[in-house]
Amino acid sequence: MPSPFDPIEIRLKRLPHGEGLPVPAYATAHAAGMDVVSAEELTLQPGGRHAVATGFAMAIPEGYEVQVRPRSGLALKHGISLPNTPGTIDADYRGELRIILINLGDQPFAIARGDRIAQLVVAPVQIASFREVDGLDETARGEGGFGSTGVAS
Ligand SMILES: O=c1ccn([C@H]2C[C@H](O)[C@@H](COP(=O)(O)OP(=O)(O)OP(=O)(O)O)O2)c(=O)[nH]1
Repeated sequence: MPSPFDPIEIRLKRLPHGEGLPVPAYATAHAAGMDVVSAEELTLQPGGRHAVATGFAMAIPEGYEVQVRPRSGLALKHGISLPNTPGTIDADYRGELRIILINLGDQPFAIARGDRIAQLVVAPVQIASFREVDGLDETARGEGGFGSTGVAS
């Protein structure tokens, strides 16, 4: 089992409109997410969404995925989120990474080229397959769900 302290290498290909932008990187020693910046300038109107260019493509090693997540500061202060969070970047995807942003706030939100708009979390992927069966083993929960244990403690 590889240790999380042995970083894996992800090859990154800079696209012409991404020239000069920083490579995603951890902001602090034990950060889980690497901040990623916008390669374009735009204004998101309230309720608006846009697949924001990052100016690079990458080759994630087999057995891993990259998850795209919102930044809490932008979410809290401006209502900027990702409608598909966590976005899934597949190991075999070679197109440009795009960050789908949505403005859930009530004010237009301006993004400059180079602004940090989201964070990337690298995670191992467990492959599985489904097998159809006639019955399932019994559990204490059974078919209970969706609040079956109550909503208050
Ligand atoms: O926020 C995102 C989500 C996805 N992608 C890219 C990488 C991913 O590998 C690919 C496909 O994503 P997903 O499987 O979520 O999209 P889909 O709507 O199921 O499309 P597809 O049929 O192309 O798989 O799009 C992004 O750049 N940003």
